[in-house]
Amino acid sequence: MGNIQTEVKEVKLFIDGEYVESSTNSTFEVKNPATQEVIAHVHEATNEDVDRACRAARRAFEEGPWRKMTVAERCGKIRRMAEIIIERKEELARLEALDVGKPYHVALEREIPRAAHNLSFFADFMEKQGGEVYPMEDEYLNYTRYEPVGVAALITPWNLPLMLTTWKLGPCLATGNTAVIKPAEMTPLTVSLLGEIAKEAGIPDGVVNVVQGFGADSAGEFMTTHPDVDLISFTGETTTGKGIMKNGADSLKRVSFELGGKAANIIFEDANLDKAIPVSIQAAFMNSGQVCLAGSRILVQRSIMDEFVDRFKKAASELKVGDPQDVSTNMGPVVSEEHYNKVTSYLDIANDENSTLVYGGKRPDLPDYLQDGYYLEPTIYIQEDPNARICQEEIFGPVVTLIPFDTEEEALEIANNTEYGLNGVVWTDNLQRAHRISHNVRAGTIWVNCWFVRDLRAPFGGFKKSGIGREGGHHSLEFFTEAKNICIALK
Ligand SMILES: NC(=O)C1=CN([C@@H]2O[C@H](COP(=O)(O)OP(=O)(O)OC[C@H]3O[C@@H](n4cnc5c(N)ncnc54)[C@H](O)[C@@H]3O)[C@@H](O)[C@H]2O)C=CC1
Ligand SMILES: O=C(O)/C=C/C=C(\O)C(=O)O
Repeated sequence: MGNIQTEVKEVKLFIDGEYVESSTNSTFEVKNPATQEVIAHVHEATNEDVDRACRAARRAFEEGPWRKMTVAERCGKIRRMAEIIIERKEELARLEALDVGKPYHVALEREIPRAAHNLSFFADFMEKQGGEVYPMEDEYLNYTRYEPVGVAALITPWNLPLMLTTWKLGPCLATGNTAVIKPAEMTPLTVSLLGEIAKEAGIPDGVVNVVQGFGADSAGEFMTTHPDVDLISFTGETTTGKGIMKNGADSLKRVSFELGGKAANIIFEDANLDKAIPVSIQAAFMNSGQVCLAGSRILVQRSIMDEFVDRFKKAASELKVGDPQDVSTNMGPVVSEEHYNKVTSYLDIANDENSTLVYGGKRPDLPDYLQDGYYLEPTIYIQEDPNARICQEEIFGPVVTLIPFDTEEEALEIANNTEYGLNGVVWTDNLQRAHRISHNVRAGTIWVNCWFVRDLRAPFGGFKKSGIGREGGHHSLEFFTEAKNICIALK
């Protein structure tokens, strides 16, 4: 049975500083995607539980010390949360690998440190904020305060559970709001621990609450319709975002959405392929392709297509697919049976659309104990028609499509031929072209000769159906605050 952890956990709700059972004691199962073994029984929050969590968060906001304490004191506690995450990084990485199926070493080296950094970054950033002053000659003086909004619903997906939750929690807390968090139902383990981490860091009860459950007619929907929730920060599918917006509309909740993507990764003939190929492999297959920023459409200039295909295929064949807990594994399974069925349905679609299979397309050979896991080989197609479904729809799995192009204009047209606009990538040694492409691809982030390099001060979010609003740096602070202007007569 390999080295996969098999202890079954009981995951409770964290409400008002305590771990509690669901009011009906009903639970749902979470499975290890590498083996299908049950790894957790999770308490599903009822409407009553969500109500308790939201009311606790409201009380902590209105009556508790959190928003009134000095910024230095508040941010000190948030930094302490970050330290605890680092102190517990092996445990958290192991749980993330168990829950999501991602390689342990990727969680350990990349995602858990980033989860901690999300908190410490916003604590530091908040402490450095100055104010705004608008003098009106000697007669009046305006100054502007940024005050917390209230109770935030933070709803996150399963692909990067702790990392994407702290990306919201950091600015939410630093600005003095309180939070009700709901991780994805498939991956509750690490986010559940944020309750005890917050408590140990000295965050007052009620400031951080974690409820568990599903979306529609479950915890997610109960949160987004709850009268005590003032704002919703959501990362997930575009269709879910639409539903949440409708549900939040009656009580005019403020929303920030990070939604799906279908990024173009454009490889020009003057690109340095020694760099472009390994990074494009990462962009296609990191986290089994379950990354909203994935470079899932690789646009390759026709003059270098043959060379690119040969080298890209060879690099994909060298990825070790296997046990997420094994340090030599590059790629694990996809997250669930339902998702596996969705991802593999695109193999038939690709076939029906006359795509050329270059590599993969089947289950890899694996040891017996992984036979039930939701594994798919890294899969590469060539498709000439940019309107084909595999070029248009977010597969969110280890399936990448190579699309040839001849000219820069054509590359741009294909890159923008999508309803999404989260990010784009361009590989070229021509500086002018790099700028031209960057200016003309309609997406929130463009990486030139690199991918997924993040500076948390920079705006992050999507054009078109990839989102609403921006997070990162002052963009996050603005989302989580109300600006108040105070005008004082000086005479
Ligand atoms: N733009 C970005 O930054 C990111 C986007 N994503 C997108 O997320 C998707 C994969 O994540 P999933 O977990 O499948 O997304 P999802 O939209 O199904 O679920 C995300 C979260 O929303 C909750 N939810 C679902 N229905 C809800 C409802 N009606 N009301 C309130 N909450 C609800 C889920 O329980 C989960 O916690 C992909 O499409 C991916 O592109 C994922 C990560 C980052
Ligand atoms: O770096 C960030 O802040 C967010 C990254 C998000 C993804 O990669 C994702 O959700 O897939």
